[in-house]
Amino acid sequence: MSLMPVADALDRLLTGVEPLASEWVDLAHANGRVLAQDMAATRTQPPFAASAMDGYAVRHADLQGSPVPRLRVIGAAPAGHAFAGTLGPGEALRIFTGAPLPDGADTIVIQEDVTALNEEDGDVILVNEIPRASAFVRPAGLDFKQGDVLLTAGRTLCYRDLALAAAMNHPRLPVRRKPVVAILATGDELVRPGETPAADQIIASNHAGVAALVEDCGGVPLDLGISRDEPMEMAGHVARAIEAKADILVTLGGASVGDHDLVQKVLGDAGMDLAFWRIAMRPGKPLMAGHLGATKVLGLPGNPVSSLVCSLLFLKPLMARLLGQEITAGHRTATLTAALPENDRRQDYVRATLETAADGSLRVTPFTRQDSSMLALLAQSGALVVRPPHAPALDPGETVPILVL
Ligand SMILES: Nc1nc2c(c(=O)[nH]1)N[C@H]1C(S)=C(S)[C@@H](COP(=O)(O)OP(=O)(O)OC[C@H]3O[C@@H](n4cnc5c(N)ncnc54)[C@H](O)[C@@H]3O)O[C@H]1N2
Ligand code: MOO
Repeated sequence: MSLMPVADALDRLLTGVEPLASEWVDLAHANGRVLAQDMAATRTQPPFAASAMDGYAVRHADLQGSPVPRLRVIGAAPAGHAFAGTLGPGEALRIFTGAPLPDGADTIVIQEDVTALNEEDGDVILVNEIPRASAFVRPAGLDFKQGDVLLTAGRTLCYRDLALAAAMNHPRLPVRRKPVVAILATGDELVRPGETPAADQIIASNHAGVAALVEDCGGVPLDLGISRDEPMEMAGHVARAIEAKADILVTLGGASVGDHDLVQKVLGDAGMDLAFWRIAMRPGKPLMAGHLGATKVLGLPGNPVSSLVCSLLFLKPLMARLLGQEITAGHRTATLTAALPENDRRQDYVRATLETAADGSLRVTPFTRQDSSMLALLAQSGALVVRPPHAPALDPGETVPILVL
């Protein structure tokens, strides 16, 4: 039986997949969304030279020549209230953080460094500490200038980006529509979490994990529940995914060769074009992909670790492509702390704990048992050690490629 290499399968999965349409959303609804266009600043920030401190705007030239210069205070400028006049020789302006520097001034003296006096003919200050020229002045455009492209398409917007977008005066942003990912578990042995399984049943776990990953990737999971291993029932669930215009239909289980592994047949009868089935990887060999009209189909293996590792390696990049994001494999390297045997023809993703050594380097320790049903070990894993097909046996201390989980 020929198995497709992982890289070829991913290539085939992503070929021809275009980003989803974009929509404009208010900043209040943009957190975690993926930006669909580059965004340029509509204004310069700050738009004027501004004081960075509460104090006095002065002319630096006036501070030369005397150990304690004395200046006449000619007015005040709180933030939002520019002073209309011009500062002349020997003059200072009371100023507050964020207010525009008046014409003629070039330096701020903080109020802690002056003695303020109310004299009969007006307020004066004695400058006790002479600042350097331009001290505490924020020049216009210090933060950014009009036209600067500060947020680029494909970026997942976070709180910092939203503050920046607001400062750029964008009340709304163009973001990609969220991919809708329908998730259908299959198997007579499955019941939902919280239900009481019969003696020969187990709890369906894959759904919860895949749905969370879909959300992490910026999509909306659509829960199609559990289908019995019965073609008519399964076909009904598949039809619901199509009706819901799901961008992706993920099926869980029933992908292998057993008599009750019906998924491919049901999808085929529904009109699916099969892109590939069976990959040279472990876990995840029976992975299947295709499309049903506009809906991409990913048939994930039922074994819980297989379904999650396949989600990471295939569903995540597929969603990134739909969201117009760059796809990065994200491989790093780490030092093995234990030996690994020679690999066979399947690319192996070996569950391992991950530690950072004192010198900052990463160290991985593979678990001895790698059964693809073991969710507890997956949860304890910090990384997957990537073992290419036919990789030679390795000794402790050798360097391996890893995917950090
Ligand atoms: N003769 C062969 N048998 C198997 C092969 C093979 O090549 N030849 N491949 C094995 C591999 S590798 C995997 S992986 C599994 C995957 O099989 P299926 O995708 O058909 O999955 P099922 O048979 O439906 O289930 C396998 C296993 O996982 C449990 N399961 C299923 N769905 C869920 C769920 N939503 N939550 C939790 N657990 C789930 C199910 O109860 C089974 O224990 O096939 C091997 N067999
Ligand atoms: O390849 Mo199956 O995915 O482990 O156990």
